[in-house]
Amino acid sequence: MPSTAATERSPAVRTLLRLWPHLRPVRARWFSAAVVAVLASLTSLVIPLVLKWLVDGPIADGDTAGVWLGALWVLLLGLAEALLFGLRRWLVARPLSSVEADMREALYRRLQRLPIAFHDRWPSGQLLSRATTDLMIIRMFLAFPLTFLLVNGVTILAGVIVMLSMDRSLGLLVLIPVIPVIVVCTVFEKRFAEASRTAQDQVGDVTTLVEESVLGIRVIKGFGRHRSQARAFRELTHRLRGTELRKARLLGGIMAVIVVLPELAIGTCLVLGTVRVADGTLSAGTLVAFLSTALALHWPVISIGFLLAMSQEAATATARYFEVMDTEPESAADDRPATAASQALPASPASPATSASPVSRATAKAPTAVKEGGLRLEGVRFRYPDAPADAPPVLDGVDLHVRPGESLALVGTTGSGKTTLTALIPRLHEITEGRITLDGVDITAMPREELRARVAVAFEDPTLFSATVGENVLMGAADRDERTDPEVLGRALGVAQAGFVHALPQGVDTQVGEQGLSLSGGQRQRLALARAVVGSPDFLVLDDPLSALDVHTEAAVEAALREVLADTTALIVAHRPSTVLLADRVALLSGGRIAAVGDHHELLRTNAEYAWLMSGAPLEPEEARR
Ligand SMILES: Nc1ncnc2c1ncn2[C@@H]1O[C@H](COP(=O)(O)OP(=O)(O)OP(=O)(O)O)[C@@H](O)[C@H]1O
Repeated sequence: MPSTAATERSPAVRTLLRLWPHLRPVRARWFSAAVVAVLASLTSLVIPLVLKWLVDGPIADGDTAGVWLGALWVLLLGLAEALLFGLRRWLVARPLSSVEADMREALYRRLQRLPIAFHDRWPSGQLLSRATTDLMIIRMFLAFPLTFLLVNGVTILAGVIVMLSMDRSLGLLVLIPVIPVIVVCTVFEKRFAEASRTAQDQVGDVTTLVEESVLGIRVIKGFGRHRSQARAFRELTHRLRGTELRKARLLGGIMAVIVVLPELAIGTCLVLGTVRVADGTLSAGTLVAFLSTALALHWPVISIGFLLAMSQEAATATARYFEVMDTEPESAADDRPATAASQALPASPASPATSASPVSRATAKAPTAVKEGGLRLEGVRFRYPDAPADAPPVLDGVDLHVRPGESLALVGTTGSGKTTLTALIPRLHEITEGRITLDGVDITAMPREELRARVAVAFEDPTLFSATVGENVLMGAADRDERTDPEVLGRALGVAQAGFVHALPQGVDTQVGEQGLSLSGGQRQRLALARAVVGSPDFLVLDDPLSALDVHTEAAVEAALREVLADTTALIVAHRPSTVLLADRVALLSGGRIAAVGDHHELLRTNAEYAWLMSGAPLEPEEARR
């Protein structure tokens, strides 16, 4: 995750203004609700005026009917205030929950479109906390502080005018705490912003740890690490608790100032007012009304503390939300224009005839301007964006041609960059230099959607989703009709030798993945393979797809795959000779380049590193390369 300390802090108001486009669709309702809330709040200010009339009029005159009338007015005004506040809540509840839902949906859509490099950098818990806690904080801000900072502001202003009009000197006295309160609020805003950012980032860290512990529960239990995990969790939660306590202390400090200073001013007014009533320079009704107005302003004033705190938290949540939303998605600006050469090349259909050539005398260097189709990598260099500056690129000038309909195995030592190379073809990462073409067309010149419909991938780690077996496999189908076709599903399961699914409790309708039945590593791999082949893709990229299978199942899968691969151009990462034999040719990746390409048996004879890799002979790769 990018350092939060480095994140520039912009003023809370400017940050919160970024919510406006999301609030715009519900602005009519929100403004109506705000007006209703202002009316409700002003209604409460009328009650002291009725009290003044009551005390100076019917009570002073002993008019019982008048007292009853006054009491009735107070009751009706109280009722009106309650009803108006109820109406406000009704007006905003539904629209604001839709604002939250829309923002969450937009965040999810953005996460789907962000490049893998982004997801490599950001811990999932930080993203999860933005999609949950932060959005909830934003909704609460739109519902309460945003409305009530306005409502309370208007109410305080109206109340002060009423009090000044009742008695100027008492009114000015009650205003004295305003200046120290403003100073304290300014200091508070700055300090609380820092604490709030720290707390929300720490919530993200806690979420990440919980998520990792749940996903890695087998490793934790297997290595007996539950105590150290619990310790790590306790440390994180203690740190979060410390930050929350700091927030509470800051809030406590501002509340003390906001509560005590106005109370002192009101107390002083009470003493001075009583003396003046005794002197006869102030009517009892005016004093009662003045003090009732001051008390009616009590809540609007003291609520400013936590409304500011909530607003600050919302500003932090908004900044965190837009850190993700402001990241450039992969499909927009980064589609590089195709080079003139690649645009000039005609897209030639995959030709099974050419692919059938069993042994290829390929060289490590492919010519750069060949018009045949298939998959071609030319001078491909790649360095991970977050790799240390002095680290050599993972791929450093890869030239490789997989002919149309051919299957080519890619071998290399662990960490040589095989998985990295496979990820470049569907553009999960962007190459640093060089180019990759499919049937002569630069992959950066075609829309990603089209590219990914043409290239199917089965990764080393066969992730399954919380869905049925059928849904997991059919998500690989490019065609909408195919996604519901049981025949297509049956064929793919057949190729991947995944007949075991029929023995599951509900067959292909059995729920698997996180929320469903747990499958073995080999079963998962076969479903991932079925997902890759289900759409009969033009290009198939398989990252060691059979590593978890026993030799008999592997042989059966290979036999079925041979039929599929006859029409498909395939790049297959392989570690075992049995997987290599599935391919027409094999390429050796070494030192960031393709060191040799050829037939398995031929390379066994002619390339010492390849022989070492395949046989496990006691020869070090460095030595072999020499
Ligand atoms: N997201 C990443 N950020 C930075 N470096 C990475 C990242 N992923 C992989 N690497 C580095 O790139 C190099 C190549 O990794 P890669 O996974 O492509 O190797 P591999 O040949 O597939 O290995 P294996 O056979 O073990 O699967 C390794 O040194 C690895 O540490």
